[in-house]
Amino acid sequence: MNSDQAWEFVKGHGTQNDFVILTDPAAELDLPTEVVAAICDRQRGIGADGLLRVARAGALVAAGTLAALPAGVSPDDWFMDYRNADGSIAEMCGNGVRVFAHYVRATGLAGTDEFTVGSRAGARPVIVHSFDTQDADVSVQMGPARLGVDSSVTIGSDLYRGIAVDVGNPHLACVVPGLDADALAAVDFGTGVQIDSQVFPHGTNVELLTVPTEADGRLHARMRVFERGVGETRSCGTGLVAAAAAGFAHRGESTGEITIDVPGGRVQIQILPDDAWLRGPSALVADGRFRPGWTATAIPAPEVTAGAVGD
Ligand SMILES: N[C@@H](CCC[C@H](N)C(=O)O)C(=O)O
Repeated sequence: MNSDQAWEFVKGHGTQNDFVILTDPAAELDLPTEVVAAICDRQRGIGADGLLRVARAGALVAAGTLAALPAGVSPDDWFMDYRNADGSIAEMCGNGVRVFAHYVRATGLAGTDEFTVGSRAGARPVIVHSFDTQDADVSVQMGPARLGVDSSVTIGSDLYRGIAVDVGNPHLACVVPGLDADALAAVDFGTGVQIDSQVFPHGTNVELLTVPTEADGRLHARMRVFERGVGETRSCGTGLVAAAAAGFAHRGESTGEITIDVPGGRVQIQILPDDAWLRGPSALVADGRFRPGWTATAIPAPEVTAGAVGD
């Protein structure tokens, strides 16, 4: 498919982590970094935290997008070719898989409620508990959340201590004693996050989690996240799994179930000895079509120069 054709898209979100979805079974779309960034730009494009290309895994290998099929992924599996809002590639996106599974099930591309979604981090089995053309409830088998070394992040003038967690993609999950809902809401991500590049040579996503507490016989916590390649988002599925694993470690536990509230909603996480599950809602909100040729002209954002008036 070339840039003269009108690409169709669907917009969706999982707990307000939002995505532009492009259906491209044979992996024919040309998606250079700057086009993805323009699509995801909230002023120049549609606006999204990320882009989900829906392609057959085998077609992505044939097109050279993937060097080989990731572990457990079959050529006929639907593959979530995920890109961050800045156009960069990430290994995995937990909320993206929930929305992706909803989309392929609701459109009939998947004919059953249980199937495998391919990702660069490997196969991610899903269960679509319920769905219609607009809403769904989806569980994703996320694989293990591997705890790594202790590290820290500076946000504004505050230092937060946390632990590296690998959920297929990198995370620094910080469980913050004394942080209540109001203090968490007041954290200012405006100047970004300063991480330790020795620990995270490829960057990382950063989560701040309140200490899990028991309510109605269930563990509960609140979280905010600053995503690599995006900025602050209202939810992050891999980040929720990473934070849950760190939350249990903070309690001296390695498994359990927890409900976590993020600015975009509520999800359930189950941490198992060598696996994890993420369950939550998905919403498909709009269908659209890019103007023919737009992707060819959508390149780069104009630079804003200070002091240009009267020059
Ligand atoms: N929002 C996603 C994570 C997307 C990838 C992340 N920004 C990265 O670069 O690793 C999720 O729901 O997991």
